[in-house]
Amino acid sequence: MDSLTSVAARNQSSMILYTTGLVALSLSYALYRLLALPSHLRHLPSVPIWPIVLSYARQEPDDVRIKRLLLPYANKHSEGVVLVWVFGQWMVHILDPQLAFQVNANLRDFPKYFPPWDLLLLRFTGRKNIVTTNGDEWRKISTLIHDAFTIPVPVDVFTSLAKKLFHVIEQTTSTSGDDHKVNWADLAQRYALDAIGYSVAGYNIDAISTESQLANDYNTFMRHTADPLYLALPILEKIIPRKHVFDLMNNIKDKLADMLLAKRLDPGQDIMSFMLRDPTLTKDELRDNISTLFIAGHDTTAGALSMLIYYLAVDQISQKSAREEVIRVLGPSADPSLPLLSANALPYVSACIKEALRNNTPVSYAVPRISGKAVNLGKYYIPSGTAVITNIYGVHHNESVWKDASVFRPERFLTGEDTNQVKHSWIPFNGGPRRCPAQNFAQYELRTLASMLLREYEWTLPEDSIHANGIKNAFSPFALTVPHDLDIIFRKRT
Ligand code: HEM
Repeated sequence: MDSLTSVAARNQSSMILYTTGLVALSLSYALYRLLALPSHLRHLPSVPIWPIVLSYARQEPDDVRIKRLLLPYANKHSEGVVLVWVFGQWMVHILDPQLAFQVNANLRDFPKYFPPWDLLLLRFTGRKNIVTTNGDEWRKISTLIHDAFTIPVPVDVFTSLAKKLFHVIEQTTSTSGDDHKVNWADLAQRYALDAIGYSVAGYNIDAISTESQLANDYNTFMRHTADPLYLALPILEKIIPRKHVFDLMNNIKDKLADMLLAKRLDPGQDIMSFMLRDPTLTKDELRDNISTLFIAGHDTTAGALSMLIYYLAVDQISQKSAREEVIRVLGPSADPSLPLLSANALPYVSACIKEALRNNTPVSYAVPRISGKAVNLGKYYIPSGTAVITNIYGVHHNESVWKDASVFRPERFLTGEDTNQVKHSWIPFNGGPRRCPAQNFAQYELRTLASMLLREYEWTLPEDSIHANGIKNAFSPFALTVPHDLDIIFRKRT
């Protein structure tokens, strides 16, 4: 009997050992599959994987990872293309402007490539929107949205929002004398959201002056879209659905649907009214594109506004030159008009904006493309089915194109010192047919607010700022390079 028990015990422990071994083997294989460089990509220069994995694990922002790991590797091996492990997948990153142009211009061989549709952000924007579609479906929407952005830029809206913003600055308790220390990153977010509300939907979100419910819901929802667990395992949205987050998302979508209905009854001079004129656009296309315009235009513009004001706070000489130009062109107090806010009318302010958009470009990477067939990219053979990314931050910091790439120097855009020799090297809005349709609109928005601020205030960075030794961007899983906790001290000009 005893010997029978001991045989059973022995069998049981070998079974446990066997199962454990099998699980360990399967896990190792899964890990190997996740991390191993696929054989068909081994000919491409690949950035060592472990520092990249650690960088993601430590939630390093894109700019730090690109400067610390990608650019030094690419420079050392003189490569304009490097293979990088990104969230479980190897992707070709392009750092050379000409090669980036080749990909961006060629929609047939490089259509857009998308991550799992379970991702919360993609559930919000739906599948019928300009960013995620390809082919004829994209062409129809893109033509319409590009046309919509030909309506005159609403400079009067930007101006009145700027005045609301001044009011908020002045309401902020003075730190000393006439100084007002403001959470500029937050205020820039609010400004950008109100500007989108008016220009896309003719709707007053009122995020600048109030604790708007819609703005709060939207910001809370956006935070949930970046939950690392659900980003790593999007399937969890199905297994453990986050009901409160879905309710939030549906509230926002209902609000957007209400805006659409209101615009149908009473059209205005906004993008939504423009799109509603097209009878071929389906309900889904309308809804998905309106949510997409909010997402695409909000954090990007807010990031650009944050950076512009930051660089001018740090570089007082540029701030002074920009102010002198604004006062000379716009006069001391009259509301600015569209012609006076053009890039030609304000060359120095425009150069500051271009330089801010280059140095801390709000979108660090373009949306990935996928090679539809095997192609040659410069000297590199790219097999069919390879994910390819234009690394916008990398192109903007490529020292073979930009001298002293990390230095903020607006003059480089005025003297043509190092930009007119390499075409397509300034790409904050990316290039080719899928470039940002709002690039003109966004730059007018930046010029309007910057000009109004320059006339009204002088500003500095607080001595104890976390950005005192260089900008600190927040980690973003959605390729955004946007600073956090950016306080600015504004002092009203006399
Ligand atoms: C400074 C502000 C902005 C920056 C830096 C910016 C940057 C970009 C970039 C880099 C792309 C290309 C992405 C890619 O190729 O994968 C893009 C596309 C796009 N942007 Fe912007 N953007 C800004 C403002 C806006 C605004 C205000 C809107 C709308 C209100 C907008 C709407 C779009 C749309 C709809 C696309 C998709 C185009 C397509 O796929 O065909 N953007 N943007």
